[in-house]
Amino acid sequence: MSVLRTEGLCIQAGNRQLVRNLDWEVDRGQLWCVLGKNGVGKTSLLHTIASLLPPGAGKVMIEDRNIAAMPAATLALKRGMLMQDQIDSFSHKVIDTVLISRTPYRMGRSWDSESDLAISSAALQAVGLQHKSDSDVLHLSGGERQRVALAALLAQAPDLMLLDEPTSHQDVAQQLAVMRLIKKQSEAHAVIVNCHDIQLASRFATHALLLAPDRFWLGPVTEVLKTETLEIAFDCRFEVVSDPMGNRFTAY
Ligand SMILES: Nc1ncnc2c1ncn2[C@@H]1O[C@H](COP(=O)(O)OP(=O)(O)OP(=O)(O)O)[C@@H](O)[C@H]1O
Repeated sequence: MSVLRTEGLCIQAGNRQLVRNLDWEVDRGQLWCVLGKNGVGKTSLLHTIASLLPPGAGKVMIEDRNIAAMPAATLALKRGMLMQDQIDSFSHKVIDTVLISRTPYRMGRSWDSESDLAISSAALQAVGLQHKSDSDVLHLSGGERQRVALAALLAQAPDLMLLDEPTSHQDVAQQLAVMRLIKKQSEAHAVIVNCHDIQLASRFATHALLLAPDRFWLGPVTEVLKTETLEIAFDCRFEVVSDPMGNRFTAY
């Protein structure tokens, strides 16, 4: 039984069909990168899988259960999402921001347990921000704030992790650190990452879903990320150089 299965999934934005008839399975041990040009529907796809948007047609199943019929409390244990942007309206501590993601485990308890605190502290340490634990979340840099959101997802530890451009605010060293951390997570969780960086996808992903306006390609990353498919999807030319750390693609 796959962690995620979509059957005939269609996604609409107004009158526009973004994704048509997507049959897709994602399992533990797999790290999928979703790629495609701006506006093709990557975020809409993740939001639909997270049950934040209804599908135009078809089904999203997590462990063989349709998410449309899943209670919110169950869904919160099954899937979690790092959003493209984090918006904070009020001051609060970094550690409290991470602790909120332990809510699905509280089962009626209104306080944080020692275990919640230990798991949240470990998650902050994993993203290199334990020293910011007591800082005000409003005082973080964009890259730090994004990694706090990643820590919250680690602490939530859902079976299916959805990450919308998790490296978009990270410097080059942190991009690698974040992707290594995500790769590690994919050993025990099913992971889907929206990604604009073809090199990072080629290096870290096991599988790719490449979206184009009227079609898509999905499968093992080396079969999907090829000059022929990328040229159709992005509407520009590509050259590829084979590299043990993942094929390197240059757009021109
Ligand atoms: N609430 C909405 N109502 C109508 N159209 C929407 C809505 N949200 C998104 N869209 C449209 O759906 C399309 C897909 O948007 P989406 O954010 O999924 O693209 P994306 O592939 O994630 O883009 P990017 O790479 O720029 O983040 C876009 O054309 C967008 O304008």
